[in-house]
Amino acid sequence: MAAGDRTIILWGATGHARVLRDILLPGGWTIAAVFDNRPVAAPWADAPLFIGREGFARWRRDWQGALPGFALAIGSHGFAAGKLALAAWLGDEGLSPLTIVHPSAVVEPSARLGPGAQVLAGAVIGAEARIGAHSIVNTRASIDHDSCLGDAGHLAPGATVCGEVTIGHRAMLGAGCTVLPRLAIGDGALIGAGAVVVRDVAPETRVTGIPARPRP
Ligand SMILES: CC(=O)SCCNC(=O)CCNC(=O)[C@H](O)C(C)(C)COP(=O)(O)OP(=O)(O)OC[C@H]1O[C@@H](n2cnc3c(N)ncnc32)[C@H](O)[C@@H]1OP(=O)(O)O
Repeated sequence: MAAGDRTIILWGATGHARVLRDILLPGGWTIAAVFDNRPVAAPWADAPLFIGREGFARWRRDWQGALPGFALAIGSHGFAAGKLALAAWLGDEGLSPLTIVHPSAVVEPSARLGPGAQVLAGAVIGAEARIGAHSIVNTRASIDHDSCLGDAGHLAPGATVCGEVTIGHRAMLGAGCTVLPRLAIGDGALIGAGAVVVRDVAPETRVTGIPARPRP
């Protein structure tokens, strides 16, 4: 994890926030506040919840001291573009994204993680692989040598990406899917859970099944 004063805010206050919290607290991080775009319930007693950018403005007015880092606790494919806009805005507000790696994950030395990337429990990032900004490599997902995942991408739990695969920005690969070597998956594509991808996937296309085929 990045150096700093180990204080962070989370944007997103539901399931993925709980996952990140369980990585951050044992690493010595303090969650200063949690934000969500929707009026959800406060997840924890020790971190105040604020709603939307208006809530952020109120928190920012009252916050004293150095600005904390931020992590986006948002896994939804539908909000992938929104994540990038949110990250840019938080950057403009003076906050820096934290790159988070679970202690049980393997990130090979030659792999590169973009700002705000999150690598969760048991995930494996192979040699020379590239993980884009604000992407999630979820529980036990793997992405092998020389492959790349674009910004705000998401490899869901157990997804297997073979070597030399190129995955565009905002793509989501569903739980347990497999992508064969040297294929290209376009921006915004959605690969269904359990699919086996044997051909390139066009941008903004949804595929499912074995072999994976486009579906409405
Ligand atoms: C920690 C975490 O949990 S991270 C989150 C990980 N999430 C995922 O991996 C989810 C990935 N999403 C999927 O696989 C989804 O099922 C999608 C996107 C493929 C389809 O979602 P929806 O459009 O809502 O499909 P819906 O559930 O209505 O099903 C429509 C049809 O597709 C079938 N179907 C749904 N998903 C799949 C799939 N992965 N593979 C094959 N068929 C599927 C359904 O059985 C149904 O068939 P029917 O019309 O013959 O009854």
